[in-house]
Amino acid sequence: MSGEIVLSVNQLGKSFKEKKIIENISFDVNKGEIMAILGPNGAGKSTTIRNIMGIMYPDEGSVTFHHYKAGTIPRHKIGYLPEERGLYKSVSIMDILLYFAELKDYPVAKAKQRALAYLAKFGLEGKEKTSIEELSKGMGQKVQFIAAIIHEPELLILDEPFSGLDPVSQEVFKQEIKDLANKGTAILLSSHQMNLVEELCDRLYMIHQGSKVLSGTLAEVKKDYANFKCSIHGDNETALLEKIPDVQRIEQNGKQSILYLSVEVDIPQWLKQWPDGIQVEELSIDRTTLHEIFIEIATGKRTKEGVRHA
Ligand SMILES: Nc1ncnc2c1ncn2[C@@H]1O[C@H](COP(=O)(O)OP(=O)(O)OP(=O)(O)O)[C@@H](O)[C@H]1O
Repeated sequence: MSGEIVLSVNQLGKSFKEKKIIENISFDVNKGEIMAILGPNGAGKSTTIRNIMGIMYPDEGSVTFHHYKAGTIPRHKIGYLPEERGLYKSVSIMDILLYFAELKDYPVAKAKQRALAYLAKFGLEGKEKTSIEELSKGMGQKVQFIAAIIHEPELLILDEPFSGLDPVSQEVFKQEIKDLANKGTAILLSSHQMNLVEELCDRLYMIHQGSKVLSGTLAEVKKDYANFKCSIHGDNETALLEKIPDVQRIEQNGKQSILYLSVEVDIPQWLKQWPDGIQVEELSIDRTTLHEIFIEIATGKRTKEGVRHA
């Protein structure tokens, strides 16, 4: 099912008042795949998406949907959840969903069936006649999500789909996004909540100040960057901890020590190689998260080759 390129973004660049906001942004989104654009507030995620959607015109680069180039892209094959939320306030949920379906030339009877099924799935059963203004923010976001997928798009673009949602609703959205990808939808989503997306995406493209800092499949990124992190609680001299093999960097704060390890460490073997005399009251070994990797890249502590000594 996956492997076929649906969306291709090539060397996109955009400036506002001569300030480069995004530069050299290039990635593909395949059928049945969840691709995440990650980065902190102001990194350029929404600008990238708006250039893809044709809401803004890029100064440089191009966007292709299958073999269609900008200006000829069949928009009804794309679903879009913009960052700016908002639906007509005094209209009923069903009317708004059918309106979106009609905009995309999708058959009304089929749209009605899909709308009812999705409302039930998102805990809004029986609310089809409720007007938008009566809904909570999260409920409104669910309706807007349904509006983005009502016409069964081939490509779904979600700008910060999880913002403003409670953890239960986030899980509902995550599951639905996974289900859509499993059925073959190509999905591009943006988020600054890296830990949330870490469990969801197949590939990621991390941007910082408008440029790529990291990209690849989640497995590739984890292999290249996600070193182990060993936290030890105990009274230990730095000099003794430095004798432990494969430690690239040590952070110490009182009795708490964090050892950053090389990528290819075999943990059971590594534990056997510890020198005598290390005090351990508590110990935990975890992989570093995407969020931690980002912080280390952004602050210059880490390169692809490994962690720089602090
Ligand atoms: N129309 C505009 N005119 C001038 N600057 C803009 C415009 N739109 C965005 N910017 C600037 O471009 C940068 C990137 O903004 P963008 O909204 O793409 O970031 P983002 O990664 O989506 O951030 P967030 O997570 O906060 O939504 C920001 O510094 C923003 O101030």
